[in-house]
Amino acid sequence: MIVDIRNMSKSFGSKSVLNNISISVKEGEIFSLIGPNGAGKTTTMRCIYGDLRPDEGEIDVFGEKFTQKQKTKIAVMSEDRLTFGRFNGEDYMKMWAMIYPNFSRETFSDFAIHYKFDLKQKIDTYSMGMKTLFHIALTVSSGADLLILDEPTQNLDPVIRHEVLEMLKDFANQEKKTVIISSHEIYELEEISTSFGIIKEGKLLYTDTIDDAKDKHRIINQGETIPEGEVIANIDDEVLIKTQEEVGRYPTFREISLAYLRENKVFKPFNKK
Ligand SMILES: Nc1ncnc2c1ncn2[C@@H]1O[C@H](COP(=O)(O)OP(=O)(O)OP(=O)(O)O)[C@@H](O)[C@H]1O
Repeated sequence: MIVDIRNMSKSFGSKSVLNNISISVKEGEIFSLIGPNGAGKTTTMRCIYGDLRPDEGEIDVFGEKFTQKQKTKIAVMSEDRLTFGRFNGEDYMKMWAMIYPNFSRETFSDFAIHYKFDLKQKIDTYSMGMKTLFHIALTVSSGADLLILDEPTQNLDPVIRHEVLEMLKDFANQEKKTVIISSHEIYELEEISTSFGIIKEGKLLYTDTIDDAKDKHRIINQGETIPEGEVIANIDDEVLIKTQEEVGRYPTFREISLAYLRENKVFKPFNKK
C-alpha cells in the first residue's frame, strides 16, 4: 500500500473539515479524490504529504508514518502552484533537481521543448495554463514515486488537457508510479482513474476501484422492479442502486459519482413536477 489513511479527522478551530476518512491507494494506481468546492480534498492531500497533521486517525505513506525523509519520494502540485514567482524556469528546475535525487533533466527538457517553456522568464509572468503545465513537468520529472496533484488540469485548454491526462496514464502504467489527483472534473477522471474516493462536507461517501464500483451498482429504469439493495439517488429518470442482483444496466463512473454527490437533493427551480 502506498497510502493508507485510517479514520482521519481534522478541524480548523471549531470547524470540522474532515470526519473519519479512510482511504487506501495501491502502487501504480491513479486515485481520484472527487468532491464539490470546500469538500476537504486539498486538506486530505495536505495531510498525506505532511503539510498538515490530522487531529485523529493515522496515515502511513510507503508503509510507515510520514517523516521528512519520505519527502523526496513525493512530488506535489499544490493548489497555489509555484510560489517563488521571482524564480525563472531554470531556477525552478535547478531547485527541484537539488531536492529530488532522481530528477530527470531529460524528461523535463522534453516538456520544455514540446510546450516551449521560456526558462529565462520569471514564473510570475507565465500564463495560468503555462504555470500549470510547468508544474506538471516538474512533478513528472522529479523521479518521485508518488505524485499528489491538486486540480492538475485547471486552466488547460481542451487539447493540452487531453494530452496531459494521457501522459499521466502512461506515466502510472509504464513507470509503475502512483498518482493522487483531486478534481471536480468527473468526465476527465473517468478517462484515467483506476480508483477513487468521493468526499462531501468532510465525509467520505464512497471509495472503491472503478471496476468494482461499476460491478456493485446498477441503473434501474422507472418501471423496473427495484431489487434488494441500497438506493443511492435518482439520476434524471433512472435510479442508481447498490445491489448484488443482476438487474438493470451497469452505471458509468460519471453516474456513480453524480448519484453519490447528489444524494437526491436535485435543484430544478423551473421544473417542480
Ligand atoms: N487553514 C484553514 N483554516 C480554516 N479553514 C480552512 C483552512 N483550510 C481549509 N479550510 C476549510 O476547510 C474546508 C475544506 O477545504 P479544502 O480546501 O480542503 O476543500 P476542497 O475540497 O479542496 O475545495 P476546492 O475544490 O474548492 O479546492 C473549507 O471549508 C475551507 O474553508
